[in-house]
Amino acid sequence: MTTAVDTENPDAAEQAAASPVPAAEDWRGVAAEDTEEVSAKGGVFLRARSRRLLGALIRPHRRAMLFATVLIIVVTGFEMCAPYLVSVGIDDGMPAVKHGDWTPIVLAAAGIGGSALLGSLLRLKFLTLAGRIGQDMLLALRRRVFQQFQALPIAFHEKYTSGRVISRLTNDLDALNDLINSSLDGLISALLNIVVIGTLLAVIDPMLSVIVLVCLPALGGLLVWYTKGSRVAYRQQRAAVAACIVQFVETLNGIRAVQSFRREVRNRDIFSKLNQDYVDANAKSMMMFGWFIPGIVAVGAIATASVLVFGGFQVMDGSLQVGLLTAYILYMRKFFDPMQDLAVFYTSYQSAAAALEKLSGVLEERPEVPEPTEPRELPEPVRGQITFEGVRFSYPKRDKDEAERVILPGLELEIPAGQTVALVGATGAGKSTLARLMCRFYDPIQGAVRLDGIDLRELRDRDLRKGVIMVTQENFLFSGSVADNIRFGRPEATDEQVEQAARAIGAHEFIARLPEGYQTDVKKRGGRLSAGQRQLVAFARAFLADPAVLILDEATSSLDVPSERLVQRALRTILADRTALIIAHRLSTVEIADRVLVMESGRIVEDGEPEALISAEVATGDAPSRFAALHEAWRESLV
Ligand SMILES: Nc1ncnc2c1ncn2[C@@H]1O[C@H](COP(=O)(O)OP(=O)(O)OP(=O)(O)O)[C@@H](O)[C@H]1O
Repeated sequence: MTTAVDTENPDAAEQAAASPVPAAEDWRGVAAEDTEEVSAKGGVFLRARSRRLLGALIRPHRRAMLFATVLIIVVTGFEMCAPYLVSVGIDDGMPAVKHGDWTPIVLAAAGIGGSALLGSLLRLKFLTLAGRIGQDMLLALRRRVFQQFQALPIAFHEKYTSGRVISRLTNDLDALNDLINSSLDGLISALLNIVVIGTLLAVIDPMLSVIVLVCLPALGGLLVWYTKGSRVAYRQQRAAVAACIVQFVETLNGIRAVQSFRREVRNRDIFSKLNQDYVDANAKSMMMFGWFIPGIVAVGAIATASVLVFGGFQVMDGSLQVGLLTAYILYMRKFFDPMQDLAVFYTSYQSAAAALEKLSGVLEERPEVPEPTEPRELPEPVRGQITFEGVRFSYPKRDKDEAERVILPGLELEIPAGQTVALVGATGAGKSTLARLMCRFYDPIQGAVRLDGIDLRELRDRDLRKGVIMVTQENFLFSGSVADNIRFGRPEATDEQVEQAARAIGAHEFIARLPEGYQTDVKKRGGRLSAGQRQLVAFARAFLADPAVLILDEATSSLDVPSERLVQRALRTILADRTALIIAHRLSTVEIADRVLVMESGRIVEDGEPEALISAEVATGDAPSRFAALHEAWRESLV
């Protein structure tokens, strides 16, 4: 964890400077999200990263933004006319009326009305234009973030929880939306008002402006107090809301486990506590806002009262006209009011800056399994020969201090094209890890995994995904029809091809019995189907995709015995022309394998044909082979 540079403590600052500073490259990604505080140098990179993203979003709208800025300047100009015209009406118009001349007062009134009307029309134009630019930018950003999340590899999603993904796509995008929609025009008008009106006040009456000047330190003090305090309160708010979202999403993702183990009350208590933290953090920031706004109003009121008294004396001694004093007081209001807008903007800006930092982190996250810069073509047709060449592998560490745990110390394995291999071994032996490396969900830290002799790191992702497909025990189905779920990997497949695939693996009968056959909606996560039926659909999907290499990870574990037999039969057809790796605890699956590999602590300890291994005795004595022992245990469990 990096720590903030302590400017009040030179030793700490020196230590921080001496400690290894993360290279610019380290800040390209989501790592900083796990860092409670960020070093000065890290902060620079984060801001640069946010700026890059903002620049990329703004670029297509530069002209429109320039036009919008000109519009808001003109609008502010029109809105500033009114107090001056009031002074003209009072000082010039009223005396003229006494002499029967209505022209000056009518002109002043018309000017006030006309400038208000024009100002309003132009503001309407500005708001629609700014709204459109903002929404276009958000649309582009939302699209980029979604695409990036989809493209980031499994390794990223294993550590980046779905709660955080949802938070990026909702909370953070909303924060930017708020800034763009409500606060940006407030900021431009406020800054313009403060600068232009400050100058106007000094020009109208330099003496009275001394009073305004005296108030400025009080205003500045209030602003500093509020921005500092609200920054802390805001950070607490963000942390609290993130914890709420994570708890919410995890509870709902695991709703079955929650209800089965009667965790509702405990989870409700945890959620209530997190929710209370959020409410407290919110209350703190509301309290600060509650003091800040009346503070600004009070300073403004004191300044106005003082100007009224001193200005009154000037009016009486004839050095200031009543109309100008009125205009001065009206301008003063316009000078103090924007301070509140600035505070509102600052609050929105903090949310938006934090959001932008996180979103830019996601967008700059480099996949741990990057696309090759010079990809090699996979010769067609893909044969499906798999080679593990001295593969050493450990999972990426979740934090820097975690010790490295080697899962595969140095795997050598050759699976010839077309072979069906069963992988067995105790839980935690590394079977799924081997399968994940074959799909290139991860890269080895040493050695290489090859498909038809080509290192997977040199293959384009789409070529690899076409050649190697994994069916896991999750069998994820998406809401939509059975047919669409089967054609998931080959969207162009016809209805006939979908049905053929279903028939081949023996799923046609149950699908035909569904109320709307292949068009039946399987509902969320395939909830309308049984676990076994979901597996059959997943098999049909894999069969239709027709990969050269098929990996089945525990894929038949949730089938009952008759369904399993059905699938076993289908499997023989499916696996006939392709390379297959089957990870199975149920050794019935092994019967269809040409070869069995037994894994233990990341090593292959036995390798041979199933029958040969069952009947083999270890060379040194009369103990059965590990596979024979596993097979025996499995047979006994069946009895
Ligand atoms: N994403 C991960 N991050 C870190 N370690 C992991 C990860 N997945 C698995 N491991 C570790 O790697 C080792 C091998 O796990 P793997 O899932 O490959 O075993 P397996 O043989 O498939 O077990 P099972 O039969 O229970 O599925 C285990 O010790 C596990 O704790």
